[in-house]
Amino acid sequence: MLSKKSMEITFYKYQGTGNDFVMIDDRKENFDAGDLALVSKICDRKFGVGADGLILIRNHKDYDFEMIYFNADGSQSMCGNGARCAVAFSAFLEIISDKTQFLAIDGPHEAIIQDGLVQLLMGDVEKIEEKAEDYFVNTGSPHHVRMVSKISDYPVFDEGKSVRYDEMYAPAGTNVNFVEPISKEEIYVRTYERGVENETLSCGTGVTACALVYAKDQDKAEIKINTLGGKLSVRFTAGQTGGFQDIWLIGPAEQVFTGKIKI
Ligand SMILES: N[C@H](CCC[C@H](N)C(=O)O)C(=O)O
Repeated sequence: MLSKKSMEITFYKYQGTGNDFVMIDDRKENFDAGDLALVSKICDRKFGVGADGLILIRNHKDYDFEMIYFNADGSQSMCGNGARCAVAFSAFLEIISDKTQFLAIDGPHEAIIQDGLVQLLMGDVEKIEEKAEDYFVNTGSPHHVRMVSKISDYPVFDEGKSVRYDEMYAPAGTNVNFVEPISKEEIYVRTYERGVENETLSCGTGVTACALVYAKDQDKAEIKINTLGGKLSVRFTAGQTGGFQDIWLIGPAEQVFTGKIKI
């Protein structure tokens, strides 16, 4: 990493069903991954580029690449939509073609680019916990899941923030998802995202959690998910001991624009 003198670097803006990210090819490791104030400034929608998160792509000796994800507030977690965008960005950079094994904060992932969509293999899920009338499941990031009706009128920000800061999740907190069934194999999901501290247009690890909760009693399932930002699907196989494997998060990832930032 160069000394702390300011330099200009190129960034690429990607969105995956409206969850948006500043992507940086940081294989030369010029970006100070410890400078969380810089991450927050870049993600600020008034004083920076504006994004739900920032992703560094770096080399890794054992994988095609490593993705380092930051929420807009500089905190780190696994990001499903961000990972799908990282795969599309790595193909754009010609690091990969249409298949990859890469490393994220929650471990290795496989991904495939097919028919214009990115299919991301998520980590196995051990269990779904019941939380009073709701559920909790970790899909690489923590997710509280609540079934609701009339989701379009639901107070997602207020209810989401209240659960996100509830003492039962202190100190790390959780993401909070609200689900309305559309049919046996389709749901509508809205999400309050930890680290963005607002509703986002979609959340990949969140819709994965919601799909597992919604279809947990089926052996195999493919659940279609509508979000404010677009359509995703999740395929999975239920294990023998209440867990889930072969969990695939499938959806689009689009490069929106490119620019330069001073770091
Ligand atoms: N805000 C999440 C990480 C990003 C999740 C979301 N953007 C996704 O697509 O999975 C958290 O702090 O756990």
